[in-house]
Amino acid sequence: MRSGDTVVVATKNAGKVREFTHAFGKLGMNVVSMFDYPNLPEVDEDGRTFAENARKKAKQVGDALQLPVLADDSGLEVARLGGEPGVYSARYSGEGATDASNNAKLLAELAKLGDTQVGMLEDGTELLSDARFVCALALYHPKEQSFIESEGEVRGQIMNSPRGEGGFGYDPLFWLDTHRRSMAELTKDEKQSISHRGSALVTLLAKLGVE
Ligand SMILES: O=c1nc[nH]c2c1ncn2[C@H]1C[C@H](O)[C@@H](COP(=O)(O)OP(=O)(O)OP(=O)(O)O)O1
Ligand SMILES: [Mg+2]
Repeated sequence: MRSGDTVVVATKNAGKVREFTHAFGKLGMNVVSMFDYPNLPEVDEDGRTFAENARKKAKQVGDALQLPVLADDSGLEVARLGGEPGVYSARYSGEGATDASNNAKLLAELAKLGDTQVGMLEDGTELLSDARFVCALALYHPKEQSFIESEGEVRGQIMNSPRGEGGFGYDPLFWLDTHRRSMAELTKDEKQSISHRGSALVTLLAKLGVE
C-alpha cells in the first residue's frame, strides 16, 4: 500500500467510504468500494466478533476480485445494555434498518431501563450510559490467503437527544467529554484523529510500514 495505489474497501456503507476516502486521500491513495462493484454477492455477517466479520468480508470480496481488499466491521457497545448492539449494530432495529431507526431503537432500549443517568450537560441533555465504538480492520491478500488485522476503539457516552450533522450511524448520540461535542459535531479530521476507525487505521498502516 503506497501513494498512487487504489485501495478496494469491501463496504456498502457510504459513511465509511467517505472516511476512508478522506484518510487514504491524504496518503495519495484512491478508494473504491462495493458501490463500484454492485454485482458482487452480499456477505453474510454471521461472525461472533467484529474481527471475524471483517475477515469474512475481506476474504469473500478479495477472492472474488483476486485483489487485496480491506474490510471494516464496526459497531457500538453500550455498557448499560450489556454491550449491545455490538456486532448487530447495523441491523439493531431489524430488517430494513436505517441510521434513524437504529438511533430510535437505541433510545427506546435505554428508556426501558428507567431514568438513571450517568451525567448531564449544561443544556439539560442527559447522558444515559457509557459506551464505546469498536472497529476491526482486515486487509486480505488472495494470493497468499493471508490477513493483516487491527482494531481500534473510542469511549464516550450516549445522549438522550441527537446533536450534529456530520459522520453517520450512531454519531449524533455519541458524546465525547474530551471535546465537549458529539461525534457528529466533529470535523472529518477531528473524527479521524480520535475515532475507532482512525485508530485502527493508524495501527494497520504501522503494520504495513506506511507512514
Ligand atoms: O464511526 C461510526 N459512527 C457511527 N456509527 C458507526 C460508526 N462505525 C460503525 N458504526 C455503526 C453503524 C452501523 O450501524 C454499524 C456498522 O456495521 P457494519 O456491518 O460494520 O457496517 P455496514 O453494514 O454499515 O456496512 P458494511 O458491512 O458494508 O461495511 O456500526
Ligand atoms: Mg455490515
